Amino acid sequence: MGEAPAFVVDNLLQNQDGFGSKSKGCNTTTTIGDKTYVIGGGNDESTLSVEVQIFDKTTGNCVTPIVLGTKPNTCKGLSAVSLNDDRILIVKKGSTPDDCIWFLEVDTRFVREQKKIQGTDVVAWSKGARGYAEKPVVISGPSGVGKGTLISMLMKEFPSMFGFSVSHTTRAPRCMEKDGVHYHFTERSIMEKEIKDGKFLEYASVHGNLYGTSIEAVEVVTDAGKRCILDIDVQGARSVKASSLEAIFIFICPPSMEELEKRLRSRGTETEEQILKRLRNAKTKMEQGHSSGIFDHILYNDNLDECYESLKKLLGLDGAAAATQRSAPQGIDLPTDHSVSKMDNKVIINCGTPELKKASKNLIVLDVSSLKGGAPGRTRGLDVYAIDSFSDGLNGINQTS
Ligand SMILES: Nc1ncnc2c1ncn2[C@@H]1O[C@H](COP(=O)(O)OP(=O)(O)OP(=O)(O)O)[C@@H](O)[C@H]1O
Ligand SMILES: Nc1nc2c(ncn2[C@@H]2O[C@H](COP(=O)(O)O)[C@@H](O)[C@H]2O)c(=O)[nH]1
Repeated sequence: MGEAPAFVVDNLLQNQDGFGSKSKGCNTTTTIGDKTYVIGGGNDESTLSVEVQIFDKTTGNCVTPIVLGTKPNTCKGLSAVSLNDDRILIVKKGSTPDDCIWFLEVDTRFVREQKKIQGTDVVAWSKGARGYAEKPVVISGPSGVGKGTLISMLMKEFPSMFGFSVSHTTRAPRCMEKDGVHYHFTERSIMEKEIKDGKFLEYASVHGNLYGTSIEAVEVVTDAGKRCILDIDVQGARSVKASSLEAIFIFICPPSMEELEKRLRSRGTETEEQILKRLRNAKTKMEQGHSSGIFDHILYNDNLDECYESLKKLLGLDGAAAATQRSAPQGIDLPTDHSVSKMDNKVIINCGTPELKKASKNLIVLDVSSLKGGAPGRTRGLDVYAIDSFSDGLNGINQTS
């Protein structure tokens, strides 16, 4: 904590543009209620590291908050505009199309919960993404029931449609397993630190090892325009159900405990001790699967092909739609020189040097009326289109930075 830097006070006094944001030098300041968020900070003359400080008008102090989520990389400058008084939309200058729109959440539900947990000021970053993602598919069931087998079949038949969420685990790799493909194999101390840093959507201790789904594991699949599949245990499914991620939850049952044991033994990947532990855990998992209220669908994996057909059917893959090819949503191509303003639920990015302003389609509109998700994952649902300021009569828009 400390006194407010002179430029913050200066900006507070000058801040009368109606949008609550100002740029000065390498920083942008955005005022929401009694707090002014100072975002940015000079690295050198050409790049900017994206740091956050909060000036509290009521105390006259500046605090450095706990910053959650993945922080934006350095950039050549940024513009900011406050949305709904709970988050700040940041447009990075000189960034790649998939990396130019970010959100700093300052008072969303997630941030308010984190403030209670941490007992101090918290803000959280979230990268903006165009369009919506199809609901991820969470698949759970006892060890050896055939979850991995069914997921492999789905990924093989629909490679452009599905992507696997690569979990982290502290268990040792099996002989055919590759790091980064089947799991991110990791040390317990490293994983515990990353869990503490808020990098995981869920985690659980399963059969004596730590397993977890990082936020990034789900987001990279979705960013690629694919539907994410998670193979996680029932505790993990419960955590995902309680999170902001809207998913479909499927529980896979074996035809009998005897058959489950046969499959586990014939897979030959566990020691006798591990097999017995997994079988003991299977009984509890079966009860939870049926009674927890987490799962939308229960499938019996007796005959593999029949179970696979049922899985495809409930994912809507039994008709013509199954043949549809997916492509990743495109980023937004912005010139380095631009300014940002806001009108209702639309953020207007003016891409205009005076010459460019004369050309058509010199404004990019970000429609932020239907945002979904948010920190600690992506903020999705951005609708982006270009318009011509002259023909659309938007010449009088106020500029904020
Ligand atoms: N319907 C089925 N009939 C017979 N064998 C099956 C069937 N489904 C899967 N199997 C076999 O059962 C074994 C366990 O399957 P799989 O590894 O997919 O289980 P899993 O649920 O992913 O287990 P874990 O949770 O331990 O990773 C494999 O050898 C697989 O080939
Ligand atoms: N809660 C989570 N459970 C997970 C995750 N990844 C896998 N799993 C579950 O662990 C068991 C054992 O897996 P195995 O590869 O050692 O056989 C199985 O039930 C998986 O579903 C995770 O990220 N989170």
